[in-house]
Amino acid sequence: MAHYEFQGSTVPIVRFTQIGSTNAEGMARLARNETFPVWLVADIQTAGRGRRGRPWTSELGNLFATLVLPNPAPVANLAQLCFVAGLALRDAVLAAAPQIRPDALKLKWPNDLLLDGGKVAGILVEGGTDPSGRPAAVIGFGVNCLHHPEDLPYRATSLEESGAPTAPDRLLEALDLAMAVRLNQWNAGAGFPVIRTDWMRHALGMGDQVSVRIGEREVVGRFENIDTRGAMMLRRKDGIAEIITAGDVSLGKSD
Ligand SMILES: O=C(O)CCCC[C@@H]1SC[C@@H]2NC(=O)N[C@@H]21
Repeated sequence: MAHYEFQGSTVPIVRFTQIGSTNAEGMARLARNETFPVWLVADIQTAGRGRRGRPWTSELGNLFATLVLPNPAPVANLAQLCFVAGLALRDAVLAAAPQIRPDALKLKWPNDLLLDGGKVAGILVEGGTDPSGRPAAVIGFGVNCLHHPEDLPYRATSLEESGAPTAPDRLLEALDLAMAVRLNQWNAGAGFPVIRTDWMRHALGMGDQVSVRIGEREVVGRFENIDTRGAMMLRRKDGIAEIITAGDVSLGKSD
């Protein structure tokens, strides 16, 4: 059962010139039991956060936007939202920057968007339940429209660097619509098979040998599938299937 009928552009947008983190603001709103979906958008974040406690550099010119979704689906299905959000973000970038070739834009498990192999955007899904125990999600999107950090252990890029200059507001407009389409397609989890198939079609390394770093451990295997909780299924050389719920993926390593 769909918990909402989402309609892009009817979700209110709250704008901040500067804020610590739009995701932190989203979590605070949930803690206050605010019950309506809202977009929180900032020009600058002073404490932008990425996955696994990493900072997210947040300078003027990029997009920092969080969609707060009270009661989007049963708690058991919330992990699927990172695939819904990843597909929507890919759709939105293609709509806002039509000069980008679709095959240059890949999803990287669990929720990065790569353009010509460089990270152009990241998604941070937080939440779980609100103080009353109802399901809730806070979905943060950081998109490198104009700048990208240079000092990362992986290559980052921006839409500008890739020859597709795009204003953050134009991207937000496309993202609002794309999220509505993909959330309705997902239908609180009932439509996850379609989302999963589509996500895998655009995923980096699907069916290939990949390496995943999980803390100090490294697992190498064939990326075969993702499960309904969003975990990655890797087939090791010895035939054993590893189910991985968190880690950093790189391509093309062999054991
Ligand atoms: O580590 C990642 O790749 C995820 C980055 C998510 C960054 C966005 S920017 C808007 C929202 N607010 C935050 O503090 N983080 C997310």
